[in-house]
Amino acid sequence: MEGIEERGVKEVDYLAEERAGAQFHVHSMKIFLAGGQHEYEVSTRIANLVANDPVFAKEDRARISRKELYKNSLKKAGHAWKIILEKGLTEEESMRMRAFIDEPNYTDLHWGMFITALKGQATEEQQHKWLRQAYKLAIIGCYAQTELGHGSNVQGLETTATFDPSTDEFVLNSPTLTSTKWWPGGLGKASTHALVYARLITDSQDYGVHAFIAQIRSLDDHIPLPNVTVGDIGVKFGNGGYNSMDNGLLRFDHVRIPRENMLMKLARVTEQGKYERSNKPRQLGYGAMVYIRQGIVAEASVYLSRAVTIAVRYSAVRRQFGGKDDKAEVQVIDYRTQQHRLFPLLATAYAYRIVGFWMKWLYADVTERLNNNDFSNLPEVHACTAGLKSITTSVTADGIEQCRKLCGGHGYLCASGLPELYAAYVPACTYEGDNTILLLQVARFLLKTLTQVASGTKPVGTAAYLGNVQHLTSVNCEVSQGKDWLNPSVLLEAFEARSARMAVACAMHVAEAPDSELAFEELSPELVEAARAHCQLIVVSKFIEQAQKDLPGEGVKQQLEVLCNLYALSLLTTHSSDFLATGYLTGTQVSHAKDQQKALFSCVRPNAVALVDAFDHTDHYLGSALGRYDGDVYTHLYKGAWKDPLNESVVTEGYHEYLRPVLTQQLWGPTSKL
Ligand SMILES: CCCCCCCCCC/C=C\CCCCC/C=C/C(=O)SCCNC(=O)CCNC(=O)[C@H](O)C(C)(C)COP(=O)(O)OP(=O)(O)OC[C@H]1O[C@@H](n2cnc3c(N)ncnc32)[C@H](O)[C@@H]1OP(=O)(O)O
Ligand SMILES: Cc1cc2nc3c(=O)[nH]c(=O)nc-3n(C[C@H](O)[C@H](O)[C@H](O)COP(=O)(O)OP(=O)(O)OC[C@H]3O[C@@H](n4cnc5c(N)ncnc54)[C@H](O)[C@@H]3O)c2cc1C
Repeated sequence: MEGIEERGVKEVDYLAEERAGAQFHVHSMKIFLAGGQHEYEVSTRIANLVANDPVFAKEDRARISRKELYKNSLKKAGHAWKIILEKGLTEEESMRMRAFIDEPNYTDLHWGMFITALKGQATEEQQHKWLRQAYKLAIIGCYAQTELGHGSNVQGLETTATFDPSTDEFVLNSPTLTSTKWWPGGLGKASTHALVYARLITDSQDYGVHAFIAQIRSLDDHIPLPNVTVGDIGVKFGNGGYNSMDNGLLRFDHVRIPRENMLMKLARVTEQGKYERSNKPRQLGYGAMVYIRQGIVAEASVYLSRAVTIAVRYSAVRRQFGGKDDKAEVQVIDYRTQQHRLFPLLATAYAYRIVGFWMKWLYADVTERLNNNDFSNLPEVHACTAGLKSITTSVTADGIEQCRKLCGGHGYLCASGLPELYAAYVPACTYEGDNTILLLQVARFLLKTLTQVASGTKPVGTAAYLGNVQHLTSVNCEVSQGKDWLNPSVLLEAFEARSARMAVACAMHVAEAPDSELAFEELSPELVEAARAHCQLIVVSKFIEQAQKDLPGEGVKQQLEVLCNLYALSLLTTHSSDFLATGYLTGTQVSHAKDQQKALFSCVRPNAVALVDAFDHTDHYLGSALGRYDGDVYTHLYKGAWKDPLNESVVTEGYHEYLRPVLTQQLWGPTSKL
């Protein structure tokens, strides 16, 4: 329904036939996926701005050295800041620009965590002092929490901040090798300041981990301050990827900072060294992590949809087998196995877009509540952000790798864009909380909620279904044919029943054990699965909610319904053992789900290319010869190969030293260099 001319490309469109077959209004879907007309316009404008600026080119990223990559990332960050100031970009526009530049750098941590933590944990006076500087980038901050010895166990951190009343200062110290700060992004080379999480000691008493601001580099010449040891931790996984970030190490040797550098909104130390807590929950000290986790959830769909766009377009262009009697060979997208691996990921990218919108709403809602001193839904928000961060990043990382395999051999080339995408994305399964640790947090929340339900408290929000636990643990599924699975309330009840039953089984086990902590540990694999089931239910329920709403644009609602059903049924068939083991479904009902899932593949097939077009990724952003909008894959793979530095000379460097002696059988002769 949409002409390629709109993209300014007239010469060739190998995917034109695919696009012509779409059964919905692609432009309306684009607006829906962008989050609205305004968001769509901002995204389009900023995507083009980035794509047309040579400083933001990214073709060579997988080929250049780490040093060059890092220096380039500094150049890009500086250039982006210049544009933000010169054009007076809004926060929304700046965030879009960050996304389209598509290269992690120190500003992510500065804006995402340093400033967020200051806003959440600094007093007004402290905010006045530090935020003014930080907003101008007159200081660059990082978030220095993780240490060489501890990351997940935040309460186990070893760096100390000991108060000295004689000088009204804290003394920051790294007492052991394992207390070395290790991993903070932006710390290695860029930051001038660090938000340091350290054990607060005053009057010989340890009050646990608190946040302190420490200047680590000179504002004149960027040289580390005395008694501060700081540097980069080294090359990370993959070419390009997260290597544009200077994840750093940091040690303090009795470094003194003013008492006022402790962030004092949640707790303070007086001049006399007295420790005083505010009446706010100490967990607010974890607020920056909650903020980034929700941001990561909102971003998951972007990454997954990029991989899926590449794999769908390429699968429509690529042909293998068949082709007898003058017929073209079969497009690989028409193979059922390809559809079975690819279309659920397409549906997942849509599901995560919808849950990402909801997550933003949830975060805005909790922020407003916290501002009004209402802390009641903090545990639920923590469980949602932690759990959804965990499942969306794991599925997205695995999904990118699956898309690479779906592109066969060419997917393994950096020219496909997929290896780099995977390398850049996969640390999301670890940073901001290891995904298993985060699911265990959700499991604790579920057990607590069930205990509260047993004592008559009504659960709210995403846990509300647990208030219906008696029904959900006794009801039988009524599906008797494939089509029954298309009923949203049937799907919803299946996911609620599965999640409630898994949580209840764990809760009973733990409650009956003499030592509940030991039982929790023994049962942790099952608890992780129960938590996953709960999080999948959240996504399914948000997708169903959205698919039931009326939306502008011919066929848009119908496509969302198809994708919603496909998403839910793909989860159900993949995790059928849960549904069967909890006794909610029979084997026959699972078979019906599989049949229905297959029927849905046929509904997706004619729309697949248009459904990925609707994500509206520019060719610059995709950075993929396989995922190009025009489908001109082979020309660009071929041209790209000739740009490789190895092809700069016809006869390779090293020929005379190392190849010729082999070929001329002179390996052991007097002139051999080997
Ligand atoms: C040009 C413009 C640019 C603009 C840029 C903007 C960028 C924005 C978007 C950026 C997006 C992506 C960028 C990604 C960058 C990522 C960089 C990575 C950073 C990091 O990794 S920072 C370090 C993260 N570390 C962790 O996540 C550690 C994980 N561990 C923990 O969170 C905890 O310690 C724990 C959850 C494992 C808890 O362990 P425990 O020992 O039990 O802890 P306690 O402290 O005792 O707490 C227990 C009770 O507290 C509750 N709890 C725990 N966490 C939270 C929370 N976050 N919120 C609320 N409540 C919480 C827990 O439930 C317990 O409650 P209970 O006592 O049971 O009631
Ligand atoms: C690219 C990247 C960027 C980062 N940026 C920052 C940053 O800016 N600032 C910062 O402070 N940190 C940062 N980090 C650190 C990150 O937050 C931690 O690595 C993360 O929280 C995981 O902690 P860990 O490394 O201690 O893992 P560990 O906890 O040591 O995990 C190792 C394994 O043990 C398992 N495990 C651990 N405890 C338990 C348990 N109780 N029960 C069951 N299994 C368990 C985990 O599941 C995992 O499989 C970054 C990390 C990466 C990779």
